[in-house]
Amino acid sequence: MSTVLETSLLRREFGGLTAVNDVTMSVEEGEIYGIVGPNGAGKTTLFNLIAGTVRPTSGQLTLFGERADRLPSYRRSWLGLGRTFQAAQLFSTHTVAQSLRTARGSARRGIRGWLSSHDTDEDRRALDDLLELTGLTKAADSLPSELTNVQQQQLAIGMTVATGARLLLLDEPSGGLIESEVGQLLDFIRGLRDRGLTIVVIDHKMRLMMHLCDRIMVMTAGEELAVGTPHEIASNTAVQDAYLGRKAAALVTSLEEVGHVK
Ligand SMILES: Nc1ncnc2c1ncn2[C@@H]1O[C@H](COP(=O)(O)OP(=O)(O)OP(=O)(O)O)[C@@H](O)[C@H]1O
Repeated sequence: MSTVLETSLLRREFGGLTAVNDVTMSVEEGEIYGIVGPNGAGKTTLFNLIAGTVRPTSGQLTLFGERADRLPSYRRSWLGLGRTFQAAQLFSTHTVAQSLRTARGSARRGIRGWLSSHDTDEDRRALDDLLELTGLTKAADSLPSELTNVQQQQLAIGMTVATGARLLLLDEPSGGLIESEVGQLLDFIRGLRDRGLTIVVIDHKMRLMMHLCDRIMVMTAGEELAVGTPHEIASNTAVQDAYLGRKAAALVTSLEEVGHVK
């Protein structure tokens, strides 16, 4: 197993505010790594630093063993980094299959990618694989507007994988999902990991995070408060104090649930 993402003393200041304060973390291949913390903790800024949309004030970032903190976003994509957002970004006039084909084609061959008449057998096999990975084989001819919210997230993530991403940054994937869809999302993300993808996920739904992640980093005020397995996080008094101080009953409930489950 190799390390696919490493940060060392990664820091970002905005004026007098330190949004990310010397964060050192590492994510192993095939891991589901969660980042949680209260509003303003610096989670999104950390994602932006990893994705390259925000420049670090200081510190280092390594992606797939390559120094990446000075690389533009598109070069990080070439290395295998992909990102999705809470509001799934989809082509409204493309079916599921066309969207996946376009995403794959854009990374491989430019605009010609969407022309099915040019598809080789390998292209067709790759599309079938992507449809299967996305869990949308039966919805291949549906437009995004005909999909459920969780299916739209699956498609957005599938399109990122289609571009060649092997490390996925998922930003609040459960946003906008109804409760019954959250379990489907959990199974879907686990399925991606089972296919060898590495996932770093931010989400406010603590129950989901505690059941989904192999390790979780808790951030407060730009800093790492704790990192560990859900069990370790559940029993960490600094985490409990920080969250209790903020009356985040949802986390405490989730921690207790995980304690009961295992
Ligand atoms: N472009 C910016 N300019 C100035 N301040 C910023 C900028 N981006 C983020 N911040 C500040 O940095 C801090 C961390 O914000 P960030 O969005 O990273 O937190 P977060 O943990 O993702 O919060 P949330 O859960 O609400 O999304 C906040 O105080 C925020 O106001």
